[in-house]
Amino acid sequence: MTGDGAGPDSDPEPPVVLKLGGSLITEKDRPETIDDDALVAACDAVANALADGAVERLVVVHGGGSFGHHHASEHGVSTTAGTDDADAVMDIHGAMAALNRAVLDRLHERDVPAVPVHPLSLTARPEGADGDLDLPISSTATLLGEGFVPVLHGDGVATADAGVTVVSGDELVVELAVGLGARRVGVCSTVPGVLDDGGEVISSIDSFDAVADALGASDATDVSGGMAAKVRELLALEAPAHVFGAAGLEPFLRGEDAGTRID
Ligand SMILES: Nc1ncnc2c1ncn2[C@@H]1O[C@H](COP(=O)(O)OP(=O)(O)OP(=O)(O)O)[C@@H](O)[C@H]1O
Ligand SMILES: C=C(C)CCOP(=O)(O)O
Repeated sequence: MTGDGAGPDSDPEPPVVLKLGGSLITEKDRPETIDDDALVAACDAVANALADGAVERLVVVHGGGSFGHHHASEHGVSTTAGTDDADAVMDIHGAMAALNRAVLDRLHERDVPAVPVHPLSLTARPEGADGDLDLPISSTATLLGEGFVPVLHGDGVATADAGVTVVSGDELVVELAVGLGARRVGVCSTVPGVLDDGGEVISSIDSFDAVADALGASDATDVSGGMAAKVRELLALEAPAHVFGAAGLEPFLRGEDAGTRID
């Protein structure tokens, strides 16, 4: 494959990194249940944006929803608490791989050249659960250059002195955006944006403290921190990030503002 057609003298366009939230593509309160209507609509939007050239290079990350979070919670595993039980790791990773397969299938049905990148096989926290994530970028970058759409997902991650902990899709989004020099970052969830105390969408956020009181965890089973963790992660980025709901996906992919802008 020859990538997106960029010649040797022209730099390829920086990629867009898009997270499809687990609360969007699954029914988060029902273990291992996909919200197929929502997944299909999201995959349609992605396929259309690639087909009409609104986005040239795209990395997709999806969250855990009722797949990863359910199993992680049952085994007492989170982004900070690990396990040394291989069965627990397989439950969590196996559920995420199954959800990843479903996302890939839906993208393939729309002729999107999506391929999986499984973080458990790639990432580590070499300094322990409180340490930085090591995510080698070369596999994803090379797949992108060859014209694929890499699809990563929240997963287990090898963690020094803790066994395997959880790496959230939000954390992966940030690492990918930095490592790939992303143009824009989008996080599509069930909420239309980050909501203030009155339930209204906050149009833009540039400081955690200014919105901290409104930010909570997820309403559903969630081992990675919900909206508060999301905003904290995205504020660390140089690229503009947007948090939006299903209705914001198409506008975001067209390059428009959607939901809450975080920068
Ligand atoms: N101020 C807020 N604005 C919007 N959502 C909030 C806020 N505070 C808490 N939340 C919760 O955060 C949830 C979204 O975070 P969550 O991590 O569940 O989404 P996701 O990324 O789609 O899912 P996953 O983590 O499974 O990928 C919302 O459903 C809501 O319950
Ligand atoms: C719970 C697991 C394994 C993945 C968590 O990823 P997230 O839903 O993006 O926070």
